[in-house]
Amino acid sequence: MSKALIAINAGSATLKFRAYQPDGVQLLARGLVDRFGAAGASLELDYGGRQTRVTLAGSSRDEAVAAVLNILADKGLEAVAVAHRVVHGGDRYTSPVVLTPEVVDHLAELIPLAPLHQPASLGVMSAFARLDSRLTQIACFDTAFHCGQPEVATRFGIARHWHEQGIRRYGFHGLSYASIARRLGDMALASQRVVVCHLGSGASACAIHDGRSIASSMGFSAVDGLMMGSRPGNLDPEVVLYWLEHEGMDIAQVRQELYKHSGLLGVSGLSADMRELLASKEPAAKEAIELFCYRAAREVASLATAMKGLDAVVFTAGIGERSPEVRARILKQLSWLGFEVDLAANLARSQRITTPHSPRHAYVIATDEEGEMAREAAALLSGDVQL
Ligand SMILES: Nc1ncnc2c1ncn2[C@@H]1O[C@H](COP(=O)(O)OP(=O)(O)O)[C@@H](O)[C@H]1O
Ligand SMILES: CC(=O)OP(=O)(O)O
Ligand SMILES: [Mg+2]
Repeated sequence: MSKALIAINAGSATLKFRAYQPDGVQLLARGLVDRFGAAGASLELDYGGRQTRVTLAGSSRDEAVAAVLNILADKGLEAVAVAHRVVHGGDRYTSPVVLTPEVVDHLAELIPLAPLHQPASLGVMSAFARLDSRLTQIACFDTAFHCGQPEVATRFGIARHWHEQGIRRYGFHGLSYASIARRLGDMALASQRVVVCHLGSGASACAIHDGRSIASSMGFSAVDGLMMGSRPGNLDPEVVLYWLEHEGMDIAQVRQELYKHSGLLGVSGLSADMRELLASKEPAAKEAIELFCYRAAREVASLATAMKGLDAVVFTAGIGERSPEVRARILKQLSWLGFEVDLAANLARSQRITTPHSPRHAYVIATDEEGEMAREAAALLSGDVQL
């Protein structure tokens, strides 16, 4: 058996995983559990270019995690460490940590700030611990990349004691942004002032300069900022008070509204999935896409101000990497800033999608959240754990 480091990205409906050599660099296998934790869950694995797909008999998270470990073992890979994407590290965690019961308790305290994501990660951690108590588990944080932001970018305009209590802007999708910052370095673009648009089910944008986060569209929670699949992004807080006071909604209903019924789904009335909206002829679907692009373009210009200028825009994640239409629409709104889209390059998903003479450039770069976690975990473990 070869030893492997597993990177886990647990979402509310899917569990994505990758297996690496213990150095955290060499990719060995990648896979996905669809309908994770539900009936009819299936597991797909790509190992050496060959695909395997199995339907899971049970619907529990433990069964899904056991199936992941078993399918890797079938390929001769023995998991010795698992790195988890954890959306919220709060004030306490600014770099990856080895999981202990104390760390797990701290992460559980943050569930109210990331109700869609944190329970899924904690559930997977406990499933791994139950199945193989010898595994070293590591938490890698989406908030960590943003922790060096200038103080002004982290504050809300509320009384300062709240800030001191941790009610501040954190920013998320940090593992994705760290992987993009690394690629910008490889492309000799680190010194440019770049706004990265991570457009997936969750969506955010981040101002990156010299490999560091300067400001982010997401704040205290992953509900802020851009409009998303089923989250509204920026919302006047009086709307929430209105729902509570005049619509008789309770906190749980408000939370459902904010996390599950808004965004592309709420505006279109059809779907949270951008592919379905792009394929639809319904006026409400077109309106939802228009609002999505409009809000993203406005946020790019706002983040540019945080860097006192803008040299380039990067698109990443599901929609950013795969939808030429969404990219073109956002860049069209930003044409006044000097983005000239190269239509053929955009359709072909070239790395650069602006014309050679465009005053500013836009790029498409694949995000690599799992790769970032694997590197972070390997670096952490190389110090004190024998793999
Ligand atoms: N070819 C495509 N064109 C447009 N949108 C796409 C395409 N492929 C995937 N998407 C969209 O990407 C989004 C999911 O992005 P992803 O980064 O995988 O999200 P997450 O990891 O947060 O679940 C969905 O809205 C999906 O419709
Ligand atoms: C932070 C966040 O919104 O994550 P995701 O895009 O995976 O939902
Ligand atoms: Mg994601």
